[in-house]
This record gives sequence, C-alpha cells and structure tokens, in this order.
Amino acid sequence: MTRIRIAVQKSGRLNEDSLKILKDCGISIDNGKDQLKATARNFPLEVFYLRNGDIPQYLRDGVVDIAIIGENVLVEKGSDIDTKEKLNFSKCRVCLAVPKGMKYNSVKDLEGKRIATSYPNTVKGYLESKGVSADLHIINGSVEIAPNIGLADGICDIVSSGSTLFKNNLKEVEVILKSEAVLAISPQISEERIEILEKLRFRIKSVLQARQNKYVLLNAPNNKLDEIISILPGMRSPTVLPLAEEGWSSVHTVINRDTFWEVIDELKQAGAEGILVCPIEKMVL
Ligand SMILES: Nc1ncnc2c1ncn2[C@@H]1O[C@H](COP(=O)(O)OP(=O)(O)OP(=O)(O)O)[C@@H](O)[C@H]1O
Ligand SMILES: O=P(O)(O)OC[C@H]1O[C@H](OP(=O)(O)OP(=O)(O)O)[C@H](O)[C@@H]1O
Ligand SMILES: [Mg+2]
Repeated sequence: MTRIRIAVQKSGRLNEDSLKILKDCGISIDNGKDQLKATARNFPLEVFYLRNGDIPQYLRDGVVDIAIIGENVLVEKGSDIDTKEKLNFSKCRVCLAVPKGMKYNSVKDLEGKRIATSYPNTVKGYLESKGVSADLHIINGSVEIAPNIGLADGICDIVSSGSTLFKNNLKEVEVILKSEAVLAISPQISEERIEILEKLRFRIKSVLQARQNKYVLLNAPNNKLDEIISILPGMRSPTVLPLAEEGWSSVHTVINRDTFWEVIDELKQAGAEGILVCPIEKMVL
C-alpha cells in the first residue's frame, strides 16, 4: 500500500502543534516519537521525526514527500521547495538586532560589522539586496548572547515576543522576513502520492477553517431580527428557528475569530440574549 511520507520536527517548537493538526485531521499515529518513523492507523501516511534543519534536504532528495516546517527554514535552506498551506502556528519573524546603546539609523550602519546568526543565507541575501557587506559569524544557538560576550556587533535571529532580545539588552532594527509553519512539498513527490496529499490538504483546510471560526447561537425578539441578521456575517445566511415562546427566535451562525468580540458587542446592543458560543470541529466549505 502506498503511503505519503511526512516529516515532522522530532522535538522542539513545531512538534506538538504539528502532531495536533494531524490528530485534528482524524489521523491516529501509532508509535511514540522515540521512534524515527511511525505509521498512521487510519490514513495512508507515515511520519518521519527529523531535525528541523535537516528537513529541506530530505524533501529535496525525495526521502519524504511532505513536511511541516517553518517558512524561515525554507528561506534559509530550501528556496527551491514549494509550499502549499500556511498552518497558522509558530508565527515569528527573522530580524536583525543590535545592542540598545548602538546608534542605528539604517541597515547601512551594519557595513563592515560582525553579525552572529544561525541563518547565514537569509542575512547574506538581505544585506546584499541593501548593498551592505558584513562579516557573518555562524552559530547554532543562543545567538542573542553574542554581542554581550564580544563575539559580534549585531545578530540576526528569530523573534516572537521580543523577550529574548530584551533580556540580552538588544533592540530589533530590521525585519527580514515573517514566518509561520507551512506544509512543504518535495519536488520529487509521485503522482500517486499527490492524490493522497490532496486528501490530506482537504482535511487540513477544514481544520484550519474550523479553528478560525466559532458557532454562535442566540435568542432574539422577532422585532429585532432584521437588525441582528444584518450584523451577522455567516457562511451563507443565518438559520432562524422559532422559540417555544411566541415572538422570539433562535438564530444560529458562524463568526470569524478575528471579529468575534466586536460582533458579539453589536449583537447584544441590538437586543440579542442568551448568546452561546461553541467551538467548531471541522468546517467544509
Ligand atoms: N520563539 C519562537 N516563536 C515562534 N516560533 C518560533 C520561535 N522560535 C522558533 N520558532 C519556529 O519554530 C521552528 C523550530 O524552532 P526550534 O527552536 O524548535 O528548532 P531548531 O532548534 O531551529 O531546529 P532543530 O529541530 O533542527 O533542533 C523555527 O524554525 C521557527 O519556524
Ligand atoms: O522573542 P522570543 O519570544 O523571546 O523568542 C525568540 C527566541 O526563541 C527562539 O529560541 P528557542 O527558545 O527556540 O531556543 P533555541 O535557541 O534553543 O532554539 C529563538 O531562537 C529566540 O532565541
Ligand atoms: Mg529555537
């Protein structure tokens, strides 16, 4: 039986959310991650647990067909590799940062400076595009400490909350790129496995849609229904059902997480009562 082979980070920031999205797609994976490889019980899929930084090469060589990986790693090591879905987790940015006390007006101030990073290709490409030449020091971790120990004048690393920069007395000066976890595809994937990939993508899309929305039920007096319905976005138009109590209706709809609280406030003001909000498990459009 043909199975699609997916690479997932063995341990680290992407591991848990990657396995969660597969689980939410209804895929049960048998073995623990102590093994290098695990087989799904109810979907033609095999999981390979790998180091994040090695995944672009595995994709390129066709050892795995697809992978869940940070876009930043593809920019650094896999610009030849295609991506299909943005997965809406592990959001971060790759930034240049310098000591708080350093005078910095533009990227030109980095000319001739020493920059510590784990993302040399990304920094090199960025600085070249700005006509700046700097001296890159490649280190694999704890990059933010480099300026404090005299190893570099500035750094390029991942920033999310900014607290690591803050703790190391650094300031973010340029955002080189924004990143999130994506589904990456091997250039060598076979036709047969593309069919499996399309099934998986269909499920992933339904899960991501569902995560982005809430199912909302509310009660409304009939004379307020028009106003309430005009506030609701909904998939098509809301479902309106009569309540046992005369003159009242129950309204059911779907609201996007991004505008959720604003819409709820408007609904309350328009006379909605007994508002219930439920998570959605899958959403097929
Ligand atoms: N602070 C952060 N906030 C959000 N996402 C992050 C953060 N740090 C890293 N990431 C994302 O998670 C990915 C994995 O990061 P992690 O630190 O777990 O792995 P790594 O040490 O780069 O790789 P390896 O698996 O090779 O050890 C990064 O490539 C990036 O896309
Ligand atoms: O802006 P923040 O929210 O502070 O996050 C940024 C930090 O997170 C990552 O490190 P991680 O914790 O993954 O450690 P690592 O260097 O061992 O990979 C990254 O390399 C930064 O150091
Ligand atoms: Mg890290």
